[in-house]
Amino acid sequence: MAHVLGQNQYGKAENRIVRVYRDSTRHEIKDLNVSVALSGDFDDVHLTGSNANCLPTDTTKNTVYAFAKKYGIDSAEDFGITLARHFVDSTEPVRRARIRIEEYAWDRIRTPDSTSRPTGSEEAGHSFVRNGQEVRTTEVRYDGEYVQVVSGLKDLVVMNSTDSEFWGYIKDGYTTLQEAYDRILATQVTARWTYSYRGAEGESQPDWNRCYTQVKRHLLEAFAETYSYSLQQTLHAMGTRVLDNRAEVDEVRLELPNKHHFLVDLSPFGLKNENEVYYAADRMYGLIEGTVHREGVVPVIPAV
Ligand SMILES: O=c1[nH]c(=O)c2[nH]c(=O)[nH]c2[nH]1
Repeated sequence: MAHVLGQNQYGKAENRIVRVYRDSTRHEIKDLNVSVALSGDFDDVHLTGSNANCLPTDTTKNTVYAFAKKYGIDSAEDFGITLARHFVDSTEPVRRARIRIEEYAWDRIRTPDSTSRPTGSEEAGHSFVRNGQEVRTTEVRYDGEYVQVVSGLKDLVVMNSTDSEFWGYIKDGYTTLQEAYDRILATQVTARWTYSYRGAEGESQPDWNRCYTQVKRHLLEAFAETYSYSLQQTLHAMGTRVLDNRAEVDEVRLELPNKHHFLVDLSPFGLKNENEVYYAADRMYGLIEGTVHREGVVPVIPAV
């Protein structure tokens, strides 16, 4: 029986890169993890052993570092687009590029020591503390014609200590869950969203950094302001809030693990637990996933 070479792609994964801007005593830094995947005319590489069409993964790694110096990193999205276009437009057998980037945020350390900070500032010019709140993500795809950008965030942990209920669900012979009229709702948000931007000639790019900050803000505000009867309902409210406020976004995909908090039985100690003492379970967890998109838009973010 004949076998067929199916979808394939290759490139250097997880290029860790820190770019320092030293133009003044107030340094700026970008901290990225960049993964390159190329696909195209690579049948011979797999089938015949000829590497004539193979751009080495080592070269893709070098390109990432060289471009960080040459073009700088204004945003992960912008950097990803520049790289994707380069690989496809300048190397014949490469037909498509996918650039995945994770970005780690750093805050400035505030210090009373005036020697380490620019005049008139309370923040250190060159000292940073890693901001552990969330990881920013982006995935850029380019096929020689169109650019597609899916940006996002992960590991954003949030909690409402009230304004959450869960009751009225199906009860069968296996149901033991007690209905809850005042519970903790906590989750670790993974969000991805698409931009209508396609990279056409003359099309202006969204302000990637501002859009990121605003999407994060709307996700958080919707989580905080929604009186929730299920995490599913909260998911819908979060996605809707983003679409209502960011015209450049077409689709929002959310993965929300329900970080269960169970009331501890304090009655053996003669104490009444009035929704005050919980056991925070880290697993198992309910996993609530869903996409909210504009009417007429075909969603492209895969459920993984
Ligand atoms: O918000 C929730 N959605 C569910 O589908 C569910 N299922 C469950 O056991 N607890 C919860 N909570």
